[in-house]
Amino acid sequence: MTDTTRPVLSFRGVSVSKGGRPILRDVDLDLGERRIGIVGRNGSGKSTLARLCNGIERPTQGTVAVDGQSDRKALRRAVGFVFQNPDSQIVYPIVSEDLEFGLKNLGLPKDEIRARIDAILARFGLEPLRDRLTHQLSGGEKQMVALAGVLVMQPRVIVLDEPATLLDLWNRNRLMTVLRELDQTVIMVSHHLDLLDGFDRVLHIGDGTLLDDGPPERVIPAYVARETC
Ligand SMILES: Nc1ncnc2c1ncn2[C@@H]1O[C@H](COP(=O)(O)OP(=O)(O)OP(=O)(O)O)[C@@H](O)[C@H]1O
Repeated sequence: MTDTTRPVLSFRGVSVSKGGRPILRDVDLDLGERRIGIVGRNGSGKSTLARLCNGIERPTQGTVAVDGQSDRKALRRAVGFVFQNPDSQIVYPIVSEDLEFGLKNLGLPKDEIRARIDAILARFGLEPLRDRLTHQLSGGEKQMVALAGVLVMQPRVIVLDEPATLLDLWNRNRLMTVLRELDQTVIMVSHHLDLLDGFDRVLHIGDGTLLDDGPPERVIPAYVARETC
């Protein structure tokens, strides 16, 4: 059920074409639940749908809006995006500098920046990485730092595109615990269906459209059955 205090991401008549090929066709959606998963085959358009949520990707036709605001700035402010590949996200050579970057852009006072970074590093057990060179981090460490870099901005919605691909079991469990505890709306693309346990809603994307949309208890078994030869 949609919570009226939650931001609602609305897609109206959204189509995306790439290289002359339709990727998404005339999608209408209202996303207002706390936990939303996106599943579908490779190349089905899941990342495209996810990227539309925060304006990294723009529709070829139609509009994407958060609480009625469709300008890119509003989308970027409200919706944080965690990339599948953390190298797409980590910009600065030192972990702490990377975490500071967006907060400085927001014009926050120094002590608040420090407090937010301390809190996020503690929450993930990432304090030992604070002064490390980002290019020397392991893939999983980078993935955790990239997620921390988004959470530290305290966006109202967090979109994650396959966030656990590089993580070991320990960090994967830690990621899931942190995500479970977040108050924010979480929208997650995942091929790992177990990560969607307890979600409120799952979208199955295929053939450029929504093939299914509903509670995971129904959508996931139907998806698995459909994809099993
Ligand atoms: N610039 C581009 N030009 C042409 N086609 C593109 C371009 N960018 C992406 N595509 C195609 O768009 C389709 C959808 O890509 P998208 O990354 O959204 O899929 P996905 O469902 O996230 O896939 P995966 O599960 O493999 O990550 C793919 O077939 C991809 O090859």
